[in-house]
Amino acid sequence: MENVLEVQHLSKTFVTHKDSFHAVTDVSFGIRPGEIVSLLGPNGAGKTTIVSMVGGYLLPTSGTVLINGIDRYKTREKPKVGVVLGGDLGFYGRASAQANLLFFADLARIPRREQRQEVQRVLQVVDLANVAGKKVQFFSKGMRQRLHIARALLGNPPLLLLDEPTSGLDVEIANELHQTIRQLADAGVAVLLTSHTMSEIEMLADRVLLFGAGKIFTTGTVTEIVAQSKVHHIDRAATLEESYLALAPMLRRP
Ligand SMILES: Nc1ncnc2c1ncn2[C@@H]1O[C@H](COP(=O)(O)OP(=O)(O)OP(=O)(O)O)[C@@H](O)[C@H]1O
Repeated sequence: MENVLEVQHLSKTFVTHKDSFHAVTDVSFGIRPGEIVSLLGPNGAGKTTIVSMVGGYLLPTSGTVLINGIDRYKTREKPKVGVVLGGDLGFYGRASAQANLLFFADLARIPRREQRQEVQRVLQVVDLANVAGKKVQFFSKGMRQRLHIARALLGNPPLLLLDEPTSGLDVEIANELHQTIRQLADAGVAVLLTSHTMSEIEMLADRVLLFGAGKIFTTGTVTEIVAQSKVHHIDRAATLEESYLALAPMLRRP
């Protein structure tokens, strides 16, 4: 099946008046419909820089980002991508969840007559339909995070970018979100997920891009990454965390 996301030779160099910094260097990968691909790597490796370039917030220095075959930076057409970045901002606390999403539906250029139905649909997907009329200021952190995902789902984008979607959430709420993310992928959405939580990656990622110093160090399923790390125990399989720690020295910037 054709890739929803195709990243080809993507690079980003930040230039200041004094020097230049190669945040991302010649990165290529693809994501198929229904596939969850996880970017894993140390702080400063360049993960958010990649998500920003794919999401359309940061102009690449070179390379191509194709979304369903549309070149994000070479056409006027704006490809649909749902983005969930970390942080607590973005909603108007004194308005209801529904009112907030109607505002974003307008921004997403969803036709007026379809907006109510679309807002209702995305609230159902993230299990917030029963609190649609509640003011966002009374939402818990987990509910807010669900609302962020609902916002990203407006207009049914084929690609979802999730940058640390469960950071700061308790294990139970995080687990509920994992199930939502898996259901979205099962329905055909392609997902790019960055995370520092190994259990989350073990649970969700169909494929891992192990990332260091702005480059893809290696890629594979969790089992393949664990095998590549050569960490062995007599009585059990090594965990992703143990394998990551073994590989981590090779992921640092020189
Ligand atoms: N606007 C900018 N100007 C200069 N350098 C930048 C800019 N944005 C990011 N960088 C640098 O690029 C590198 C990659 O940053 P990025 O945020 O992509 O890393 P990350 O892998 O997402 O890290 P984390 O796990 O901490 O979120 C960092 O060293 C960062 O300091």
